Amino acid sequence: LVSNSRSVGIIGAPFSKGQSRGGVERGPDLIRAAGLVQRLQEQGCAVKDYGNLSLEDAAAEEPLGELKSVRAVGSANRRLSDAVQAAKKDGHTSVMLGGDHSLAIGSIHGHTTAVGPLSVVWVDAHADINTPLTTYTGNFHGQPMSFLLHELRSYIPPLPNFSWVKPCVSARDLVYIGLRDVDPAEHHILKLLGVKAFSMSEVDQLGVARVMEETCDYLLKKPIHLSYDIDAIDPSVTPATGTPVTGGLTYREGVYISEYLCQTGLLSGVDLVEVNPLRGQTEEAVQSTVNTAVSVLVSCLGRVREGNPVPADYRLPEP
Ligand SMILES: N[C@@H](CSCCS(N)(=O)=O)C(=O)O
Ligand SMILES: [Mn+2]
Ligand SMILES: [Mn+2]
Ligand SMILES: [Mn+2]
Repeated sequence: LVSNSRSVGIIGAPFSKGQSRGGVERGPDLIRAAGLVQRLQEQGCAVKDYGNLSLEDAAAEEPLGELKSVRAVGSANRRLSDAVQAAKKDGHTSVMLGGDHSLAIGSIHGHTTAVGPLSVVWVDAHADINTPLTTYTGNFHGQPMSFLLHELRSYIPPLPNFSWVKPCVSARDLVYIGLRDVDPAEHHILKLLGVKAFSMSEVDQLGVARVMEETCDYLLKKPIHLSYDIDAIDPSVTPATGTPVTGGLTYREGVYISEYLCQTGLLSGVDLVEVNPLRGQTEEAVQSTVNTAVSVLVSCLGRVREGNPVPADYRLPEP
């Protein structure tokens, strides 16, 4: 009987100051309450839940120019980086539950510190690659990738509580899937750096299976960090999120991406971010969003839709 040998470390990151809508800090506990740990254990994973980090104890702070909550974002991500590093050194596939997408700074930084250079697959309606000088909102959830890329190092000004951040991803090792709301400055950066991106046009043109084949043919054989923004999936399925954009991935496409990356055997860390219950109009809308987040995650860790073997002996007892 095949058993799932995956060991999973869950890190709750209840943090919302990378953007301006309260509620996204409730994501970790909502995803747990929907049964993530139990589902992973049922499919044979060994699960260590590290609990929720304490990330929002800082006092309110004045914007730094346009930039909002700079010190809070820097401090939260430093703690997250340490936590992800520890979970990886414990031998787990890290699963970071957000919280907003600014948390990818700490998650990817800590993952890289623990295991070395990574491939990054960024599933999102947005590129999240504004720099502190190109952002028009001042929200750090639209900027994380700019702090992580070696090639953008000279575009990032020194910021309070950010001196610990060392760029750790090469543009060549990054692939986007699901883009459909990219700012002009972000588009310029993607072209300048030659970043591989499958927008929703390519998903429509090629189909998700071909997108995943081309993604994995393109990526070199490094451990993969999957940073999954729930807003990549269509708002008809996952409306409870801060920046919904019509024309997203179907539920099936969203799950297929996880299944495909899981079967590469290279998936080493996952972020699931931007679930915000206060953005759902109804309880059903919130539950649809949260349940989809759970489905995406369990598919990253071995669940397949054809059915999963459970180590058990169904033979009749000896007469
Ligand atoms: N590009 C916009 C929106 S970014 C949306 C962030 S997320 N993490 O994808 O929801 C900005 O920079 O604020
Ligand atoms: Mn452990
Ligand atoms: Mn997004
Ligand atoms: Mn995002």
